[in-house]
Amino acid sequence: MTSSITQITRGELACWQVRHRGQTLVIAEQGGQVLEYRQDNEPPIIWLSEQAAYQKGAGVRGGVPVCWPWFGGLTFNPEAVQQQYAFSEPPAHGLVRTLPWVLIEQHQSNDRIELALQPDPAQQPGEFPDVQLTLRITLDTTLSITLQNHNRSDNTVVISQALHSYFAVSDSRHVTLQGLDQKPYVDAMDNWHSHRQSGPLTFREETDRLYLQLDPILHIEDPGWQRRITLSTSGSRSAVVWNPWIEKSQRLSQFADDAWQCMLCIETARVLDDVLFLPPGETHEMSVSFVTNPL
Ligand SMILES: O=P(O)(O)OC[C@H]1O[C@@H](O)[C@H](O)[C@@H](O)[C@@H]1O
Repeated sequence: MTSSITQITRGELACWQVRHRGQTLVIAEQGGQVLEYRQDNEPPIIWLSEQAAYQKGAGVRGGVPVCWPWFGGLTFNPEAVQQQYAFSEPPAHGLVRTLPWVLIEQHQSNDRIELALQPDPAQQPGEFPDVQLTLRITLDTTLSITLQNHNRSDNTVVISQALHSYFAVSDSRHVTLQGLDQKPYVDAMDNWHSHRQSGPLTFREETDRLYLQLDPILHIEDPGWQRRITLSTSGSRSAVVWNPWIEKSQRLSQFADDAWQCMLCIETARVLDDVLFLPPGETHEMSVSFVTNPL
């Protein structure tokens, strides 16, 4: 049997563990959060904190949290996103990462495993937009994740979102991120000022940037592990790139002081002027897949 889907628990969290053709994927019911993704005989592709806490009601540090219907702090979003909500203290990264999600579809064949999950309709808070959100996860020769929005309301809904992917790297000080050259970005570390990237991105300090006008392909080149991870996206022209570096690491929950060396986030997104304006009745899909090759 090359494929299996089993139910496991991590701490307080129910999860699905999927095995398929030498790949292992773990998805938590909470948040529909991919926690782990690895291919046999390779270092993990997705990073999961060694201090991860698997608690109901708290996000897990690592994996691929789903940020929706807004990314980051609500007040840093375009006015069109903000004005839809009346929270006094809106949660960071939206409303779904600590909700229970339910499995609505499951297909298994020799070639692939496909799962589809939705936030449990019985648990959605009052401020939840009238949008059907579906996370589609496909494991064939690699992992693809699709976030699908279907607007069931009579109004255009404006959404910012991200598949907040934490990648495992040998050493963040030595990896380069290719595909950003000449792309504009907004730098959260520089008071949200706009800049333009020159050449590949290397990590030398705390990095928290929102890149815009992106092409569909980005590469993480990792000389320590002699590995290139290629991210192929569709339905997104923006990405958030984040590494907390030394000081912020000490303040982060579920994060070892030196964990900034082993990870970086590249978050396939719809942020800033790339936010999604979804008219009534329409459906939109944002996807990312991860392929590794030797360097
Ligand atoms: O600690 P959280 O809420 O999971 O957020 C982690 C990080 O998520 C990133 O997407 C943001 O750009 C960072 O500013 C933030 O610190």
